[in-house]
Amino acid sequence: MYRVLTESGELLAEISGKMRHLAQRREDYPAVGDWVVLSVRPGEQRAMIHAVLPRKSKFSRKVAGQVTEEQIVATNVDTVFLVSALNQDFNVRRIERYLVMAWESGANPVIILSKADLCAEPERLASEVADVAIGVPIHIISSAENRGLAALAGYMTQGHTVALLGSSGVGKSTLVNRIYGKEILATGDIREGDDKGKHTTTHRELIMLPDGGILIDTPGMRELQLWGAEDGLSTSFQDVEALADMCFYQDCRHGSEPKCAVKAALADGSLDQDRYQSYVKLQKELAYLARKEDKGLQAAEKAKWKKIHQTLKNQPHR
Ligand SMILES: Nc1nc2c(ncn2[C@@H]2O[C@H](COP(=O)(O)OP(=O)(O)OP(=O)(O)O)[C@@H](O)[C@H]2O)c(=O)[nH]1
Ligand SMILES: [Zn+2]
Repeated sequence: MYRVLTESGELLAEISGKMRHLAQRREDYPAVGDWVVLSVRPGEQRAMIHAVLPRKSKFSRKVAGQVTEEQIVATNVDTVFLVSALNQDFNVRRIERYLVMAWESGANPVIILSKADLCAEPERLASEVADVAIGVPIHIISSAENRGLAALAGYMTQGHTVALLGSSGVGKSTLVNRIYGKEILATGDIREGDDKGKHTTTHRELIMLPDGGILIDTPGMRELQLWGAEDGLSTSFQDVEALADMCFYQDCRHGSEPKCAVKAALADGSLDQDRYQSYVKLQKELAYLARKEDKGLQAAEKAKWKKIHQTLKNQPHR
């Protein structure tokens, strides 16, 4: 069942049989943020979903575990708030990973550094982030001390959708409550004292703000695995790719080739070693995923043709 927001209020909806039959992949099903075509059964508060309208943006990741499959986290997002806490979990490499997926999604990334009250030098960490987040706005906030929140209002205007993404416990739900001005989401401290099942029933991911903006709170992730994000990688690491373009050999692997611009930049310190390693690692991860997905597609294609051959074989000869 899907919870849908309609002009006549909130309804529970299910997928039509035809849509289910035609759906092939996870992305054919509705996700948080989608606009859907539905028919309402009057008086019942129930509806049937017939189609998902084309998405203008889509934030995905690979599903957790061994399966090579896409998981859609949110759709039709204008701005993604990539939330990281300024505590001992702070990690620039993780922010880089989130940025790759944010650029790939089609939404504009904004970096939110939360829990500034727990950090002695938030500006220094913010400048570390600025080095890897070229052209991305960065905001230092503290929900506890009401710091930096006013500056976020500009993103949540009428007709705009903001999605919050980040690891579990960075303060996403707390921030939503501050922005909304009321405790509409359960946060970490409440959940701990609560009985487990309770927060799931009251959990809401899409929130209509009084001023007409939309906020999407996503469940905290343990890890963000990449999913088909070659373009996102290029945008995020435009500094590295611009250097690679200047190598003498077009297919330079930045190993033992002469006149390698990447190696030169690493040597003179203009390209940070860790940032380059991070780029190589994410690139490898994407290549591995692409190979695996390709095998999956090949297997599906083989199975399909086997079925067709079998059907033909079983037909009586003329
Ligand atoms: N010190 C401090 N703690 C905060 C701040 N914002 C949130 N917290 C605390 O951090 C904990 C986690 O906050 P949540 O808002 O539940 O975090 P979340 O990102 O929504 O977590 P998930 O729902 O698991 O993804 C709670 O105990 C909050 O009270 C802040 O600005 N400063
Ligand atoms: Zn090179």
